Amino acid sequence: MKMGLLHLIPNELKPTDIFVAFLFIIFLYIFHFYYKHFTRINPLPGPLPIPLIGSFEIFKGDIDAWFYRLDKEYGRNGVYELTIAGKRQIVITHAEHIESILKHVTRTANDGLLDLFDLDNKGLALNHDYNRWKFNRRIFSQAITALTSSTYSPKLSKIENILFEEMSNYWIGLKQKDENVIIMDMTAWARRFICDFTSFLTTGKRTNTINSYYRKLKNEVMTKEMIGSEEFIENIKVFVSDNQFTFVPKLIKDLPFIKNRVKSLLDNNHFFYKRLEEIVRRKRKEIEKNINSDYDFKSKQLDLLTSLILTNTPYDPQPQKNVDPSLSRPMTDAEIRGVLFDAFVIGADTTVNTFCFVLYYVSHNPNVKKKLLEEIKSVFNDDPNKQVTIDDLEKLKYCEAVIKESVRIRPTVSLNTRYFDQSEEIAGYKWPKDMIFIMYSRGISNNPLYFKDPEKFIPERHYEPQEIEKHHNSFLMFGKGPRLCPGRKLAMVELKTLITLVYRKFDVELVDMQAPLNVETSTFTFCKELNIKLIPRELKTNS
Ligand code: HEM
Repeated sequence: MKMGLLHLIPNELKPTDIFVAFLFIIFLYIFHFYYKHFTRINPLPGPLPIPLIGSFEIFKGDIDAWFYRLDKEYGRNGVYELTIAGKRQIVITHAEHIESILKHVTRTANDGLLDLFDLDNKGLALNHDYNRWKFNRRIFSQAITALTSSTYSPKLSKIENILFEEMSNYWIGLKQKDENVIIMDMTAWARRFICDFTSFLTTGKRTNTINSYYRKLKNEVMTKEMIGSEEFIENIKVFVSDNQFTFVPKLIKDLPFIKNRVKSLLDNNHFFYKRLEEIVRRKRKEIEKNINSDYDFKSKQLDLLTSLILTNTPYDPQPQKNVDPSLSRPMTDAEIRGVLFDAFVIGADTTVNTFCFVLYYVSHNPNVKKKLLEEIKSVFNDDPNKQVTIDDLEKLKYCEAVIKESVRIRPTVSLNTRYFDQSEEIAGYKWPKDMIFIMYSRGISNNPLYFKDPEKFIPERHYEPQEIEKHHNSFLMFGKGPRLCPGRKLAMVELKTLITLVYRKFDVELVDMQAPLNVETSTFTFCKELNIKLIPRELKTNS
């Protein structure tokens, strides 16, 4: 049969003929692509797409800067369109259109490389498999809620106090003898602090990354374990900055300028997964030992990982009644690794970046700084060494408003997506199924339609619900609907504690007041560097 077909190919076929045929196929493809584009359903304004790729901007540094430009150019009517990684996506820039989008459960289309990265059915944030997401979500939410419960949270704030004490001593150790000021990149320190803290919360053990970083800066000898801690931080950083490559269409993943980036991200993730799996295995062994020694799990305050491992086992400290049988089995190691990945990558990095944005905006707004310091002074009776407790945090209303205002101006999650597996009417158009909607949070929360003088940093506006409620979806710091951030309460505890501890002990100034925020967005926005001057308060009052 094959021979039968081969005789159809002319014998004297020349390389130029093959080249012409190749060009013809490309021409047909481009013609078909643009024919489909110009005859598409509900055409909206937006940049003209490039076949296969959509737009090169997605592979460049700061995707959010591009969205911000597009918002001004095309977003005036609340909706425009884009082609990203070969797929048409509808961008929503007005709060009025997002209520019915947020109720959808699926976040991505899963036609990129999520399966190659083993993220399509693991964890929560990128999990495309509804049943597996639901299973993980229930167990993760239950475990994380226990951490912020009234019984566990005192332990949580105690740990943050201890870690901060250690970190601030390292900072003092970096101070030159005859100087009052410590100059440092706060992003690097905050990333390690939150990583150590997250590690303690999740595993009961620290990663010792703040200690390793101090030694690195001091050029001291580093043990194998310390080098490992630094690699752990690097793994998180690489995924945060390059994760847009998980959405590249399979068809173009081997193109020269994409192949290497995909490969290095894959290597990075596989290395990181192995480390997380090792953490799970070690914890299982520890638990098995405790089971054999009749340890009473029910009476103990458990770390997140122990809760995840014990859920739906005979040792489950909070057994749930009447649970759908498909949700009542224990988690496998690979599933636990998936949610740990979310805690370390999504949870930790959003918190770090929000913290850095707070320092930046507070430094640029002296009146805000004054009010924040007054609140901290009054809650802690001017005692810089008093332990920060959960009760204290409840009283820090202005601090909470400062955090919210920083996120309003600079959301860490500025692009929030939903994939529709059924047809729906959005923004006045009837859409077929299999569409992706991107809610551009930064555009919405910086739009004068919803916030008076949106470019101004005014924490007080979060005291006045009518300001926010010009539209109730104009500021969604933690999202909304079934995919709402499960770590929101924990994030607020972490942030308020860290802000208080830093400002109580140090005056914070930016090294360069003229420099803009040094950020980049992959699918969420991260601070690349924040150079600050720390002046120990005791030295300030003595001088
Ligand atoms: C200031 C810090 C944080 C911000 C601004 C933030 C914001 C968000 C936002 C906007 C979403 C998307 C919600 C939606 O689609 O409706 C999200 C999802 C998520 N967040 Fe957070 N988050 C923060 C901290 C945390 C922490 C501390 C954790 C856990 C340790 C966490 C874990 C997650 C997870 C697992 C998801 C995915 C949920 C799902 O898809 O079901 N986040 N976060």
